[in-house]
Amino acid sequence: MSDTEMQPRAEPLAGSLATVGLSKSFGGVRAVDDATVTFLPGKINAVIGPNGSGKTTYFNCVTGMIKPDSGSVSYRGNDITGRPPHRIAQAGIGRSFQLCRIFPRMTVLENMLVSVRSGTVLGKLVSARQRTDIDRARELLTRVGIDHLEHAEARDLSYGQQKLLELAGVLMADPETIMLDEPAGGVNPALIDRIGGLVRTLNSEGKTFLIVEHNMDMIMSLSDHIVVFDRGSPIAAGAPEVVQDDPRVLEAYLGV
Ligand SMILES: Nc1ncnc2c1ncn2[C@@H]1O[C@H](COP(=O)(O)OP(=O)(O)OP(=O)(O)O)[C@@H](O)[C@H]1O
Repeated sequence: MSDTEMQPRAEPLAGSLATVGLSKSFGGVRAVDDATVTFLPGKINAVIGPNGSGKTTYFNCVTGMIKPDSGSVSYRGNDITGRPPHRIAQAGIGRSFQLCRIFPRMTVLENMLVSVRSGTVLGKLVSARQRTDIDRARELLTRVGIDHLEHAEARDLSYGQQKLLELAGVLMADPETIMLDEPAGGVNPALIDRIGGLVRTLNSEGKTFLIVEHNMDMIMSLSDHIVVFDRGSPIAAGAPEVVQDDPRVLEAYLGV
């Protein structure tokens, strides 16, 4: 991508998720530093960068897990800066976590049902036992390929299967934008392929993706648009073939 494309856009693309000047420090560490980024709606967007470059903190600021110190987040033309996570979810943005967030002693199906309700876990379980939710949960478990495990406790699943469960849980709310934090991390190659295939299919059905990932094979083959972070700031963005030849990106990764 050219330097001009890195300039703040006066008006983010219609329907896109965008941040302007987003910053977040922890003590003296500027984890996210003046991040102005526009993601492409309807596309598979990736956020990459060396360890500690601020990708997860950026995700957390966008999804309301952390309040940014300054800057703004907008989605479909609305300012969603600092909204709590459930409001961000209501706006149509779903997310998964670097370390899976599931309830290990609940069954796979119960995990699916609690993912669609707010309130206490018990309240969620009681209110979620509706036929429509159960049908939808089973349909999504089939879709991600773990329907045969619906009665297993989540803790008995492999890590890759837990990631698939988490993704299926995110899909319960039918978000139009899905943010995945390291979907391939710690997952075996066969399940990485399955996750990649699911992302592709869901994208072809209209879902927008933002994916933080270290697996370069996956990112380069899957993404339409890549944003590269270094020391909290976006340093390059563009199509995979453009980004991978960008000297700033090589420098960030290799420290040359
Ligand atoms: N809660 C926190 N308290 C203090 N420092 C933090 C906190 N969260 C993140 N940091 C620091 O902020 C910087 C960015 O971390 P972050 O986890 O966002 O990077 P990352 O790019 O997601 O890293 P990785 O690829 O290793 O997951 C790091 O220096 C990290 O140590």
